[in-house]
Amino acid sequence: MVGFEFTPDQNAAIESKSNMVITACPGSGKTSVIVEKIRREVAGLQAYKGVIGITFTIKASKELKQRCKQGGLDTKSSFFGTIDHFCLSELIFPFISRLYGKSDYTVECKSYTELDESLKIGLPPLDDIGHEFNTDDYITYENKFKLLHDNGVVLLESIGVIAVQIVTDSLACRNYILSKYTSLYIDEYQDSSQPQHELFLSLLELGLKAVAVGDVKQSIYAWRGSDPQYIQSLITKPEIFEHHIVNVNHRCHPSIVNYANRIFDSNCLLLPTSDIRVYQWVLNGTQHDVAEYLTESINKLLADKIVQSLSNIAILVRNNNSLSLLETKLGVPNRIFGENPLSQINTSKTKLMSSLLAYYLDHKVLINDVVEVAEHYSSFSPSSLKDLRASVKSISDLDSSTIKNAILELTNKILDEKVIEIEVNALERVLSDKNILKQYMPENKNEVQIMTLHKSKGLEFDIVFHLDLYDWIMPKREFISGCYDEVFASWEQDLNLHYVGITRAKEHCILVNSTNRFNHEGVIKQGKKSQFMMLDGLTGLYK
Ligand SMILES: Nc1ncnc2c1ncn2[C@@H]1O[C@H](COP(=O)(O)OP(=O)(O)OP(=O)(O)O)[C@@H](O)[C@H]1O
Repeated sequence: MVGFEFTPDQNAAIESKSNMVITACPGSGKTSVIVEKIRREVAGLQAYKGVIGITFTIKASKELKQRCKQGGLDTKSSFFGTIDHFCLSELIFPFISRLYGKSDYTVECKSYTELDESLKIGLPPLDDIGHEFNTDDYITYENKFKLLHDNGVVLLESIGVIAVQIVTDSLACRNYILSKYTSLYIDEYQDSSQPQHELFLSLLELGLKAVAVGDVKQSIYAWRGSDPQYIQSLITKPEIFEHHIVNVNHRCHPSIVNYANRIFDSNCLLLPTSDIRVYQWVLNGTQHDVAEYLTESINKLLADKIVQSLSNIAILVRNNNSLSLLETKLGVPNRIFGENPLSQINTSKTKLMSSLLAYYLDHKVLINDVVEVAEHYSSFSPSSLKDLRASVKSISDLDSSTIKNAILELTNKILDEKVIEIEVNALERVLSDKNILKQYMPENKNEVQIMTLHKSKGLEFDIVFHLDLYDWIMPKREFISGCYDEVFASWEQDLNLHYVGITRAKEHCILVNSTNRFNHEGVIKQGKKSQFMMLDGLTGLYK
């Protein structure tokens, strides 16, 4: 079925029926392993049973679901989705009333930024980084969560802690989960937050088989409450979790694997290869000159047939500022996956608007994808679901001049709440910017893909240009007045991000620095080489 032979390590992880933690390097086929495990498991289940498959993004969950269903396999009552989606649709919406009683309103999920100011009173400033809830906070905020529920709101930032509480307190919930699911699979466990980790342990205690998959070296979201210590803590409990290591990288050329491994360990063993496909470029000039140089190089790569299409090339950058520097000077067709005004506002309404727009512009996006987003924020009866599908379908043939109003009306109707001015403005800005609109359209083979390193996680390209390898930028350095020592803000997380970037490349990886750089205020500074380009153990591993 898979078209290749599983390695002995992969087979061991697939065949064992124990609880386990699988640590897997990039491109090691961890998705293939999870898929095979799930397929074998669901084949033996009755129709009303299934497994829980949790992924980090909606895109990853679609891929997991599709791969599990390949060849017409019935995945029965399995759930595939993000952790928030699981908590809301399987735990919170059905069982929150067991904790807080019935609400007079239809309960919806809203982020802190969406709350009326009066409802924010008594909550920490959750829009600031560093104020994530953990399960110990539940007691302190229980009355507040109940008050919000009385007003028809489940706070997005509290989903994890409330979900854990529901599993602890509600026998009905526990019975439901046990009767429906046999196992829990969580991918990208290194990016788990504390409540997600606690939920994993609670469901294990309840009697589900638990499988966690991740890679400590790909932990890149510590700044928003994720922590690799949780996957580490599973590894240190061999009596509960078998530890399987899947570490053959099937994606990257051996010279790329060697370079990537050496950034963490200057003495690690190298794969045999004399063909070096990692390059360190120090170019003259600023990021604008880099963009012009890349234009020439990319045209040459195409002309020399080193790459078949532009979409197999990625340019990865550290931050959004670099995206705009490239945008002005890059002379090849491209698609920039930058911030977009709708995701910046990040409310239930803007998320629904985004998914409606994606449905309108990309024929691969299904009505069900929009419905899944709507179900994140509201629960629907079977008859209202039918209406919802029909309403979504109705926008597919609309003329572009009427799409804005159609999306606004539909969003109001589905979430039963008026779209406010900043949300309307965000939609208008997206619709009027052809570069942002491209983010919603199907892949175009004739466009180089440009994105931040964070957004590249889980993707792969034949050729990767990894930019922004400057001192001060990557790794980020703290400016401390009067101090001349190098003080790094988050060396480990930045190194992990560098690793994620390098390991996106299948064939060639080009690491780029330039002699000057614009800083965030547009002032030209000297562009010293990143400390990451000068790590011990790299000599001879790049050209
Ligand atoms: N044993 C194997 N032999 C050859 N190719 C394999 C093997 N296992 C997986 N692959 C291939 O390696 C590639 C990566 O597999 P997969 O997408 O499952 O990896 P992953 O570990 O989930 O990647 P990521 O780095 O995105 O997390 C796929 O093209 C897959 O077909």
